[in-house]
Amino acid sequence: MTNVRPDVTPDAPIEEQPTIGLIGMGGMGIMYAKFLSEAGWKKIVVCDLPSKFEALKETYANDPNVTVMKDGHAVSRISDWIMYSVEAEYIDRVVAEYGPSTKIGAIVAGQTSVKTPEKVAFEKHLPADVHIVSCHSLHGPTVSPVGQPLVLIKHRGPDSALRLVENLLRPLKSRYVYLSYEDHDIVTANTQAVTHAAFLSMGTAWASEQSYPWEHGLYVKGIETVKVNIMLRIYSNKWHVYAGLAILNPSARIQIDQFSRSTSEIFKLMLSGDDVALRKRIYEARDIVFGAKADGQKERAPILLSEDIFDRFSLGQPLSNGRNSPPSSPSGAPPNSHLSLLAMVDCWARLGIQPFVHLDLAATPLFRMWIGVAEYLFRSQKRLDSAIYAALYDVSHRSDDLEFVIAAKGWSQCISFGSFDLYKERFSETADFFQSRFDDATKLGSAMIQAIMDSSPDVKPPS
Ligand SMILES: NC(=O)C1=CN([C@@H]2O[C@H](COP(=O)(O)OP(=O)(O)OC[C@H]3O[C@@H](n4cnc5c(N)ncnc54)[C@H](OP(=O)(O)O)[C@@H]3O)[C@@H](O)[C@H]2O)C=CC1
Ligand SMILES: O=C(O)C(=O)Cc1ccc(O)cc1
Repeated sequence: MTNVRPDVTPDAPIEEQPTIGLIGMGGMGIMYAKFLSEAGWKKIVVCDLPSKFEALKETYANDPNVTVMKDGHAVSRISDWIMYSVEAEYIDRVVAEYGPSTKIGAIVAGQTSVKTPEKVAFEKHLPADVHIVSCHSLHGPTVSPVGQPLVLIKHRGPDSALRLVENLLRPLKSRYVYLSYEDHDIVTANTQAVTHAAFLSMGTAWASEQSYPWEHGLYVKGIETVKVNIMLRIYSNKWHVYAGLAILNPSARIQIDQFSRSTSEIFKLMLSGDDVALRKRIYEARDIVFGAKADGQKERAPILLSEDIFDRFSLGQPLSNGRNSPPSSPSGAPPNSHLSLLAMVDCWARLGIQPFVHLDLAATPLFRMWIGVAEYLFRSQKRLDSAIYAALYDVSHRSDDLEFVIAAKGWSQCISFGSFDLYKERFSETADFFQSRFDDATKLGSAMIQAIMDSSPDVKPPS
């Protein structure tokens, strides 16, 4: 073990402080450097690809706590704790290159969103005399880490190594969640795989229609706002983040495939106008997912009390003249089948996934919001029946729904092929269509996430 005291704090004299190494200075590496430096850790050494050395040096020219190194060898040789924050697709190659330079007794972590390949890479390429205590912040780099779950995985090493990591990362003020490598991938598949598939499919569907629907008075109120803002948020993030966790997490693939099946099957029931079968299927899914409480689960307050909270974060304006809309619709927009939500809950039910079990453990902000929206729809008989009625008898959203079915199938097939290039092409084509709307959406999306966090009694920073 490194000779740094596990209970060291940022106000310790510099010679007693650990050297913190960050390999990969993209969104997540930058966020960690910022919080750790601001807290007073004084020996932070960072690198990205050697080609970015000069630019990175300029970025940190005024931060005395951060030293930029040429490559991962230079970082690994001197650091007591090292975090690889690179693309999951490249983790094997990068650890193979720099891993052998790791200082004796150091602790190594990865920030990758999918841990199966990270574990293999660490076991294969790290020297036997270094420890493995990995991590994963369950939020993107533009969300405040305060109060968010931060997974810690003590895979190889003594308890004191875990204690040191807890102390190093304390400035993030995140909530530690202790998991094994294996449980991490199961839990994150359950929370992220279908959530992302739903939003990716919405984006592809709208891009296929060459439409920004919120600019035409649609998807501008309540839970419809969530669909637009989160879709834009996902497409403005790095494609490889979603590709990695969908393609390399074995549980994720199964779920994305079922999501696409659920979408198609529900859509066929809609087309055939089979009221009895559709209602039976949706009610059964509701009862499985939202009905019985799992063993030991407490009675929970709903995540979302009212959807009005979202109106402040709308990117568009409701129609004022009620064009294409029934008089009963408060937003002036036609009622929606909410096919994405019906399919998500149906998918969870068919796979026996209990999403609420993961909520308090390891929910990302997007998952928390999206499951909150699903709960809001499914726990109200009136709202659910109105979605089923719209699905069967109101054709205003049919063309959107058709595009959604095709998009969900396309994403599922793409992920099953396991091709990062294909994923990148699909993702980038849609992202290009929405590019001009990202700036506004990022600001509104972050504010919307913060508002939901602030209104959630169970999401508070640790004391
Ligand atoms: N963004 C998010 O929302 C979250 C991401 N994560 C995970 O964190 C990791 C990093 O994600 P994020 O920061 O968003 O991605 P970025 O693409 O922003 O950052 C990754 C950085 O690592 C660099 N890199 C690649 N190879 C090397 C190398 N050999 N040596 C040094 N640097 C290298 C990349 O360079 P280049 O671009 O040139 O390849 C890039 O600058 C991923 O595994 C992701 O899944 C975890 C939580 C949230
Ligand atoms: O909240 C989400 O699902 C996001 O999209 C942000 C995100 C992406 C990757 C992660 O590993 C963790 C969080």
